Amino acid sequence: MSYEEGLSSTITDWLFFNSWWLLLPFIMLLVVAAFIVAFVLLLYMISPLISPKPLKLNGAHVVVTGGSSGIGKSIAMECYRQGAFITLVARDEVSRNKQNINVVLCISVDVSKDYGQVESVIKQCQEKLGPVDMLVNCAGTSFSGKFEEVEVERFRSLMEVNYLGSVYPTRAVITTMKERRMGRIMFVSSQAGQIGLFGYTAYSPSKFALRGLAESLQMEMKPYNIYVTIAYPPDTDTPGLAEENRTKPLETRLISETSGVTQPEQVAKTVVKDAVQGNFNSSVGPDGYMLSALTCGMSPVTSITEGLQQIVTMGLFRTVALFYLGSFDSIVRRCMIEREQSKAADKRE
Ligand SMILES: NC(=O)C1=CN([C@@H]2O[C@H](COP(=O)(O)OP(=O)(O)OC[C@H]3O[C@@H](n4cnc5c(N)ncnc54)[C@H](OP(=O)(O)O)[C@@H]3O)[C@@H](O)[C@H]2O)C=CC1
Ligand SMILES: CCCCCCCCCCCCCCCC(=O)[C@@H](N)CO
Repeated sequence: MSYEEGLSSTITDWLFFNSWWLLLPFIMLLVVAAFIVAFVLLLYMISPLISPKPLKLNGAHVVVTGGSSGIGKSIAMECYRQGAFITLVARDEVSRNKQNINVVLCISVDVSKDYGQVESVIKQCQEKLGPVDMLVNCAGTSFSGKFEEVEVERFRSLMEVNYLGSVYPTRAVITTMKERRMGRIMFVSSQAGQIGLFGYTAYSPSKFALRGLAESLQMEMKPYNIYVTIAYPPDTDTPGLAEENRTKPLETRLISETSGVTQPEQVAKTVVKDAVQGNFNSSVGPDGYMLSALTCGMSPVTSITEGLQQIVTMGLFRTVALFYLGSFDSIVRRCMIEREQSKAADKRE
């Protein structure tokens, strides 16, 4: 043994017999890291058990309420493109030529008034096209205005159309879906169903209500292999939005500009994909993504990735949100001051 060899083995012996504990923190760190890696791997291994099997749209029967205009129409077209048979539901008679979409069945009914009527039209369409594989609750309407300026009747009518108008069709299809142990239900809420904003005192609650319905229903329906999706679109370029803009207060307009206006085809693509995959949450755009992670609360999780992303990003997004909230408050205050100043100026004249 040379002198150098002898020296290095002496050092190793010394480390091993006397100071091996110096390595203890590193060993512990390694063990913890290994555990974390193993845990995440395990989660990914069991993820197929959590994620539902995708629905095949080809040949499926899809009912779209509010399918004659805007987002509903785009959803119907997207499902049709993927090979589904479509039943369109709206109040006004839907003229096939006007709707450049080859729907198989058009039904004219008010989804929010009489449950008996809704049940009977669903029965009719099931007799013609077979059991409903996917129901899209998109019939709805919006209204914006200052709380004290909104007619009292409006609070009731929005709740009726947006909330009950989603309960009734769902109630009418659910028994058959449970028997068949399959199905998809989509509710179209709104970003205004995740946050309450100036001008939406009548609209937001009707969209928040859908979340309570969706969460409760999902818990009941999961063992029956029925998956619920709740979609939260941003402002979308539709006849409905144009109508809403006629009464929109300046504050609401300025705040909503944060997440811009999306095209209905884009919204349709995203939400249909999520519903097919059985994702509970469906959001559109980067703001939509942040809002959903931030407001996930106790809503069901449909993939491990989604859960991990929520855990990691929540604190960060809350920080971002505080800045948004601050800017919204300052918009509201600025508008109030400007209004008062112009009122005072009018008086002086
Ligand atoms: N556009 C937007 O910015 C956003 C919209 N949303 C939501 O998406 C949904 C669709 O909005 P959008 O496309 O803009 O709306 P549109 O006004 O363009 O279309 C609404 C559709 O719903 C139908 N409808 C309305 N009331 C009833 C009823 N009582 N019974 C049956 N059908 C009804 C309408 O047909 P008919 O009048 O013939 O009954 C029409 O087909 C709404 O729930 C809305 O709240 C969510 C986020 C953003
Ligand atoms: C991390 C936090 C991010 C926060 C982002 C906040 C963005 C707020 C924008 C809200 C827009 C409201 C759209 C309502 C659309 C609607 O339902 C009506 N137009 C229906 O016609």
